[in-house]
Amino acid sequence: MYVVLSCAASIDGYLDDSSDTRLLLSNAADFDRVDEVRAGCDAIMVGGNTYRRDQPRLRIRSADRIAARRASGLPEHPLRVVVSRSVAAVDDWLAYPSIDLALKDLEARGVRRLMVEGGADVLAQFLNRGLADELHLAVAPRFVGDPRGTRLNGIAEATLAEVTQLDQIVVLRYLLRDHAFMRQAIELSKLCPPSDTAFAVGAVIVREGKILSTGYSRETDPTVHAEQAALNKIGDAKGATVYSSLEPCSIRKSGARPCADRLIEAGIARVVYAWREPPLFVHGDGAAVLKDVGIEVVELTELAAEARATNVMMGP
Ligand SMILES: NC(=O)C1=CN([C@@H]2O[C@H](COP(=O)(O)OP(=O)(O)OC[C@H]3O[C@@H](n4cnc5c(N)ncnc54)[C@H](OP(=O)(O)O)[C@@H]3O)[C@@H](O)[C@H]2O)C=CC1
Ligand SMILES: Nc1c(N[C@@H]2O[C@H](COP(=O)(O)O)[C@@H](O)[C@H]2O)[nH]c(=O)[nH]c1=O
Repeated sequence: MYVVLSCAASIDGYLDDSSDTRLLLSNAADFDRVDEVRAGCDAIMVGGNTYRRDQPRLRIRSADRIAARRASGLPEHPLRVVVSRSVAAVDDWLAYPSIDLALKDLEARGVRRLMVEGGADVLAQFLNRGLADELHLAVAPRFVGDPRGTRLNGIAEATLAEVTQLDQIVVLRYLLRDHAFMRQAIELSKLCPPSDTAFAVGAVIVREGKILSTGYSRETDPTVHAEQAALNKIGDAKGATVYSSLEPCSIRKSGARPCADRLIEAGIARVVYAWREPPLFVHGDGAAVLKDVGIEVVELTELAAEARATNVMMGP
């Protein structure tokens, strides 16, 4: 499930002040942007406090977006979800006593894209546990400065992917989960025994948010590739995602089995790489080979320079 976190904050990071009235930080254009994000999701989640304090509707406002959803066979609105140990949700709301139970049941209901609209407590848990793929943060041009207000917090590293200005609001789109694992793969690439004739690559294999295995080039013998080293350590990688700092190889000078073939054989569902293979040693086309058999392939071009930097033979 792809998870998008969304909120609006003041310059000093508040989502709300301590007054009884709901603080509207977004402007009309930003609320319309949020509406569009909602329309692209299967479910929207909030925490118990937001549910109680805001009594949110979480409905799509635009008639055109509702019509477009209907035309593509979707329900008019995404599912509405609250996580709470105490709330018994009414109407068509789904209530879950834990985030894990919510994610499990929503997955079973066919939810592919979940939007989490807050509040701070729930957002922090998604951030801290590495459960989110993106954060959309709208920054409003004001300070709140209320020590009893609600502040955005959490521990996570993010990569800035997009900046949009909507009049006085700046919308920052950050990428989270893929980037955290890719950074780990890049760190692993720094462990590779040096070579002038082969790339330094790191790989991490992940299933359901948990690391199954890791590897790096030349880890166990002078010819082993990172993905291969990681795959060799586990029996079952079916359905997993492989993060590789370099595009998996589709051809090897030595005649050894290319990593793309190994990934296909292992039943890998998704491959994320940062640096497209340059035509230095061979003319590889691993991404296309993987896509051809239906594997989802994601290229994180914004981390390519970091992945390349480990490879001194490429020059500055
Ligand atoms: N500016 C913005 O974009 C947004 C602002 N807000 C504001 O944020 C404030 C609310 O934020 P905050 O106080 O942090 O609270 P949350 O909305 O994050 O809700 C926290 C509550 O969610 C439930 N909960 C949290 N984690 C779990 C878990 N793991 N399992 C089960 N239940 C869980 C609990 O509910 P319970 O107590 O019922 O058990 C907990 O008290 C409001 O003032 C709201 O207006 C909210 C969303 C967006
Ligand atoms: N205040 C605030 C947001 N608040 C979020 O919007 C929810 C209300 O949705 P609805 O009832 O459908 O309008 C509310 O519960 C909270 O999750 N969102 C934003 O993008 N910007 C804002 O300034």
